[in-house]
Amino acid sequence: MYKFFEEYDEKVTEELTGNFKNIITQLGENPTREGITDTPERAAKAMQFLMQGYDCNPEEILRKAMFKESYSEMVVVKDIELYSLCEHHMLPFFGKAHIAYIPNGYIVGLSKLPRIVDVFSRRMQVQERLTDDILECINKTIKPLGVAVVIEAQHMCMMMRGVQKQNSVTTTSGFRGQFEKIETRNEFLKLITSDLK
Ligand SMILES: Nc1nc2c(ncn2[C@@H]2O[C@H](COP(=O)(O)OP(=O)(O)OP(=O)(O)O)[C@@H](O)[C@H]2O)c(=O)[nH]1
Ligand SMILES: [Zn+2]
Repeated sequence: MYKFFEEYDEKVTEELTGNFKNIITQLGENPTREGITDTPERAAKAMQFLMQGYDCNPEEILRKAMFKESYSEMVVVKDIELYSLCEHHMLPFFGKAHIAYIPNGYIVGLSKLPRIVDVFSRRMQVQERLTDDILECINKTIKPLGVAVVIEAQHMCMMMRGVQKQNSVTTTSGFRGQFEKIETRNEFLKLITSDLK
């Protein structure tokens, strides 16, 4: 599912390397300067890594690890770290995702939830769509009684440049099924804000 170092597409890497050489030159650096001669290729591979989410099928990831179970209480996986690229500036935004679902006959392998967070994060994104992508993927695939996703993130495009605000955190959320009821939603929000580690 994931690309590894040796699996980078040679042609894409070569073309991206050329593009990064041009970018470096246009920005006033000398791409042949000792110390950065390999940088265009490193950048080419880094960007392919950060954008590998287009080649993956997140629904398949969940489907492969669905297990029939009668457990029907809330399952919460919180503090899932994420790194994505904002589609406006291609600068990182990063933070945490919190996911909950209430099974409806099937549970899903726990690790698969962070895996789908990675798949959707490793694309050009806005935080709102990232939140919805994760929510809809879980809803469609395991058809739970309810699903909730909260993402808290900081955007480098608001920190390093532009408005230059270092401490603002953006929170987005989505709720389906039983999480549309205020008590269920509150139970989830209480669980993700608890200090239990
Ligand atoms: N809603 C939303 N906006 C985002 C996200 N990531 C970046 N942005 C915003 O996208 C907007 C793009 O606005 P523009 O005015 O076209 O771009 P800009 O001139 O670079 O804007 P500034 O960042 O304000 O300097 C900015 O307000 C960013 O803060 C995101 O995930 N969600
Ligand atoms: Zn941005």
